[in-house]
Amino acid sequence: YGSTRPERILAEVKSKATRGDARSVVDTIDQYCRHQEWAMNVGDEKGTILDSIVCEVKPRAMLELGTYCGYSAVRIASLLPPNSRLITMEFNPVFAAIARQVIAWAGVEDKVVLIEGPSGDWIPKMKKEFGLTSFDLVFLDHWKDCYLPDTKLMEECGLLRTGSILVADNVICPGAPDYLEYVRGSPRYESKYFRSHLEYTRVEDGIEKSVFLG
Ligand SMILES: O=C(NCCCCc1cc2cnccc2s1)c1cc(-c2ccc(F)cc2)cc(O)c1O
Ligand SMILES: [Mg+2]
Repeated sequence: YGSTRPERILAEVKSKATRGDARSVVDTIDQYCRHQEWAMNVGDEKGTILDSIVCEVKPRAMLELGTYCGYSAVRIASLLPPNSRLITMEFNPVFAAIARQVIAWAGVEDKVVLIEGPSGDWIPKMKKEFGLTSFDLVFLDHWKDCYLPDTKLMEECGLLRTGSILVADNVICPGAPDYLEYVRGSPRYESKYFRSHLEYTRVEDGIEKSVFLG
C-alpha cells in the first residue's frame, strides 16, 4: 500500500489509529514497524526515555531535528504543557508531507510547527523567524554526522541557555562518536547515557542527555 514506507505508515495510521488520539497514533506506528516493516522512529523503548525527559523538563520551547513520519513529534507534543511549542525540522519534503498528516491525525498540530530544509540553513535564522530567546530542550535525530556541527552552531547562534538540555538519539547505532566525545569531554556540558536498543530490535543503542552549562 503506498509507494514509500512513510506512505504505508500513514495509511496504517489512518486505518488503525483513533483520530485525535496521539497515544493510539504512537502505538499504531510501533505495532506496524515492529511486526510489518522496520522504520527509523525513535520507537517505544527509547521513546519512554524521551517521554521521561520531556515530562521532567516541561519545555516551553523545544526543537526536534529530524521529523521523519512525525512519530516522535506526536509523542513529544502529547506531553507538552499548554502554550508550549515544538519546532520540528525535516530535510526531505516527502517525509515532511507525510509527517504533517500524521501530526494532524493525532490532533497535536496546534503544538507543532514543522519546517523543511537543512539544519545548517535554518539554525542561524530561527531566533528571528520564531521570536525565540533559546530552546529549553533539543532532540537530535537527524544526520548523525550533523549532531556535532549543529550543536556548535546552536551555541554560536545563542539558541542554548544555561540549563538547556540536548537529547540525542542513536549515539551507538548508527552512532555519533564525535558528538559523544564532545559533550562528554566538554566542561560546558553535563552528559548522561541512557542504555537502550535500536528501535524494534535487540541491537544496542542509546540516548545521550546533555545539559548545557553555559
Ligand atoms: O539516519 C537516521 N535518521 C536521520 C535521517 C536524516 C534525515 C534528516 C536530515 C536533516 C538535515 N537537516 C534538517 C533535518 C533533517 S532530517 C536514523 C537511522 C537509523 C538506522 C538506520 C539503519 C540501520 F541499520 C540502523 C539504524 C536509526 C535511527 O533512529 C535514525 O534516526
Ligand atoms: Mg533516530
